[in-house]
Amino acid sequence: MTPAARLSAAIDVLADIEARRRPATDALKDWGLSHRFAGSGDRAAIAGLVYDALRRKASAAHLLGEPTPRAVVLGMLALDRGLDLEKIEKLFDGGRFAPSPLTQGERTALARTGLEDAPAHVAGDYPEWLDLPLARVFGDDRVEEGRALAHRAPLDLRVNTLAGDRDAAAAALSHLKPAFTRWAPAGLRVTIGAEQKSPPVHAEPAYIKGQIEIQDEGSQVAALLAGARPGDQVIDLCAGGGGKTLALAAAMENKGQLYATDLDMRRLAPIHARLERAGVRDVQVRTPRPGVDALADLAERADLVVVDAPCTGTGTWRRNPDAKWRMRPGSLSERVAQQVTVLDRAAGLVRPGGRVVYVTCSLLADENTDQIQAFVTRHPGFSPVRPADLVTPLGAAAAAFLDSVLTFPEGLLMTPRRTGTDGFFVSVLTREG
Ligand SMILES: C[S@@+](CC[C@H](N)C(=O)[O-])C[C@H]1O[C@@H](n2cnc3c(N)ncnc32)[C@H](O)[C@@H]1O
Repeated sequence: MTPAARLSAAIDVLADIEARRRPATDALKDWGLSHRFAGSGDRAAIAGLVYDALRRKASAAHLLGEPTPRAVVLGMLALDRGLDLEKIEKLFDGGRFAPSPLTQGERTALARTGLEDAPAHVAGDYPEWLDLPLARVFGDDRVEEGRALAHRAPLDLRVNTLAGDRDAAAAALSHLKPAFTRWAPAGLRVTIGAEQKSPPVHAEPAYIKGQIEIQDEGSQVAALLAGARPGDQVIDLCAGGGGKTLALAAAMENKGQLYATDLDMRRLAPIHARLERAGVRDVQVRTPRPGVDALADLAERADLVVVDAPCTGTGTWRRNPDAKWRMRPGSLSERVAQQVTVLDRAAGLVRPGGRVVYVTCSLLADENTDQIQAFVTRHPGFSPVRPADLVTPLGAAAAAFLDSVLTFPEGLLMTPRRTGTDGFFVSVLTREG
């Protein structure tokens, strides 16, 4: 397919997403099924165009003065890909399979460059109803924070230190040109260009042998800040597919006991194969059963309870740009209620002198600092660790990390703009001894 034909396809997919209010992944899959002639390179490029357009949906529509899929793609090419009017004209030439030529109105709009007159939620590319909640956390910086969340995310890998070191993994993956991550000591970062396909990491021998996992650097750091030590009794209460569990197990060097559970047994299911592949031996998976408390025997026993809480995922908008536009106030209040339930459960599992570590991939105060303030009111025996003390597991990177994150009495917040990671909030709460 020509670059122009790919643009036509991306406009069609965006129109489908809009018309049928469906997730981008579904629309892209359907497009692939009905255009079997398209190669994997074409599909990847079309997906890249669709996701980039979704990332910049509001600002692109503003630039063009209308919210149509075509306008959003045009705006994205100018704002995100930096194409000038001449280059865009060449792509939109009305040729076979190419989008129709630019109108005079589109030419005039594309000749403008800035978004000076745009309101914050448009310039920052996030839903208008989230402007106040984001202003509460970031103040005037919300536009810049939003812009950083509207960029493509890199591919981050965590080297499994139970199976080898970072130098060896980097050498095994040298064809991907990985760089060492800035904060996470076992992290590798692969930068993927706009037209590039994501590398098939799952097919890499290093992955098959359990030497690497796919995990955002922010998630790696959050697991590290939990401070799990060899010999500890640790509960991963919201283990899901086990991303944090694996990182905690590596920190514990296969010594001690890690219990992994989740409300949803289907989410937990992949953990078994992942643990085996990574060579993790100290994890007991407690599969939930209706009407049975899978952790009843562990009341007040854990040194550390990790709550990787269900949340709105506002910190992961780089990776899920269509979720950004689908998010509704109702989903925020639903998540907040779930967080209360899971935090209260964690409080009953930690021993005197132990810790609860609360993590979200959300940027919103309702799910982060407010949630911790409310927890401490309900459980006065717990107090949050100061951010300056919380960062010590990062060793030499701790001071610079502390300078980069947003800090609160209740914890710290990573964001793409500040730390180059997904957005993660981390709070460590110690229980009185
Ligand atoms: C952010 S995800 C966990 C991701 C996982 N820790 C990882 O690193 O891959 C949140 C998880 O919390 C689970 N969850 C929601 N409510 C819960 C509850 N009351 N108790 C335990 N898990 C819960 C969800 O099923 C979901 O898997």
